[in-house]
Amino acid sequence: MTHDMIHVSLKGSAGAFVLDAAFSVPAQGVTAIWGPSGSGKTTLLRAIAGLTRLEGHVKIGADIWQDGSTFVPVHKRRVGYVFQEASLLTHLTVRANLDFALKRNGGHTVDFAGLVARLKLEGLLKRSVTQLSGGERQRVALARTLLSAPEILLTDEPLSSLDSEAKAEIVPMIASLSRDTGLPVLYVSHDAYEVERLADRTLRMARGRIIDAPATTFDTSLDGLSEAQVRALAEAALKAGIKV
Ligand SMILES: Nc1ncnc2c1ncn2[C@@H]1O[C@H](COP(=O)(O)OP(=O)(O)OP(=O)(O)O)[C@@H](O)[C@H]1O
Repeated sequence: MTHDMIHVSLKGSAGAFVLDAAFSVPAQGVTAIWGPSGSGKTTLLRAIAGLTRLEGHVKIGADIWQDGSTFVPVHKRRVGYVFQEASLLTHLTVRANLDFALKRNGGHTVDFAGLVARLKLEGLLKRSVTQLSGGERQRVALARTLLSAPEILLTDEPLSSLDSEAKAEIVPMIASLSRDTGLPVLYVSHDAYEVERLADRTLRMARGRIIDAPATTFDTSLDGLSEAQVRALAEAALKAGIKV
């Protein structure tokens, strides 16, 4: 399975914004998608999940989610999605939130106890989700998503509303989760701290494009930017490094 790849090439517009993003990365480890506000990170992630329909292709290992003739609807993609704010079922306990996800995972076998231990949720199972801190809520959201047995985890700034203590606790959990279980993670962030600690490789986005994917040339990906902007981006990309 180590040769499996994620191939994405998506094009389209949302209002005046044009996304034209292509990349290929190994279907393992954490791939950070890093770029300034408004560069199109959320638009790209939503299109990969099938929440938004753009032209192009999305292949996750052997599975084709989208190509010229296929568009697998979002509910049929085995995708886990974690947003900035966890949308938990607030009238239920942590345990009930997790059970809810487990019962609807299509019969896939998942290690419930292992996941609860990994995300340090043992002491929280009986709590109402209204009594959780922001960090605890995100840990429950991660567990709930993982109980759906996804093939890939997409996270959109999942830690951005948390304080540095909560971040420092969750970052290693996500890194080890991906490493130990083989689950590939696409991790959208604009936070250098998180990207540096988490990412096995980094894709930088600017103006709707991936600017340092291995197969992308600077000539075609940076039109519309000034020379100074191109230089600044190239320098930042070098500093970010690609630890494949
Ligand atoms: N449905 C839409 N209609 C019009 N414009 C949109 C729509 N969705 C997104 N945009 C615009 O597309 C651009 C990219 O937005 P997107 O949320 O993908 O960026 P981002 O990199 O995730 O930013 P942030 O880090 O601030 O979340 C923005 O300029 C946004 O205003």
